[in-house]
Amino acid sequence: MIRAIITDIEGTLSGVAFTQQVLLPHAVQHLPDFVRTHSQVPEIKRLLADIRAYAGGGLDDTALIQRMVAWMAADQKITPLKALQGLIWEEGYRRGDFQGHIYPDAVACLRQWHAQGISLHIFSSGSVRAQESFLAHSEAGDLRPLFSDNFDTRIGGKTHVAAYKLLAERIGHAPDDILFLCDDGRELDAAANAGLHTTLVQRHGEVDDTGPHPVVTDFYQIRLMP
Ligand SMILES: CSCCC(=O)C(=O)COP(=O)(O)O
Ligand SMILES: [Mg+2]
Repeated sequence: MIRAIITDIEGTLSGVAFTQQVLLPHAVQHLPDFVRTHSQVPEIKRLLADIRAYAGGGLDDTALIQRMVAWMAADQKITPLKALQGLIWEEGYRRGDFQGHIYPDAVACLRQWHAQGISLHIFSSGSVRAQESFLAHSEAGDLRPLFSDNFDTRIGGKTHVAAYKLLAERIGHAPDDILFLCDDGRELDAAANAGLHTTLVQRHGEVDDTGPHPVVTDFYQIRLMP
């Protein structure tokens, strides 16, 4: 029986276009100013040091910013870079520059599952801070009360089986009681190999249901009984 649901954000709860056309361009535009004005804030100083080390060291601020812009343009999921993006987006959400895009079918089902007593969790490459501001400023209002826990790639890579085993431990349910919803087959494979139930959320394109995961095109089609 499914007692907990873990969901991805981009491509699952929210359109890929929102990340590609709103969030990433916003981060690219505001990154240079953000780094200049916050580089002595301890949290940001640490993140910049981690990103510089990831780049192999030896980059001054200007070169590092250029490298980060290139990584963002390629939507690279580098943990400290995602954390930095999350902080830039937080300011954008607060200013009202944009709201988090979320599919209405996802909102309706999340509300229903929450009312049924199923615990809801997020596992996304977006940092926990980015997830929280996305939920707080979503087009459907503040959705944070629906979720018990949020996790990002500090717990492990999304294609790594160990990350899902740890997630199950952290949320306190057996893997067999958990359903993972995601738009990425490799991430679902890792979750299935950890013993979780899985469903591929394929919002666009031809539905390919020849793979190992049940496929849906919206949340209304999700079946909780295997
Ligand atoms: C609210 S997180 C913004 C989207 C993002 O930056 C991201 O990396 C989402 O990746 P996901 O793992 O949710 O597909
Ligand atoms: Mg995704």
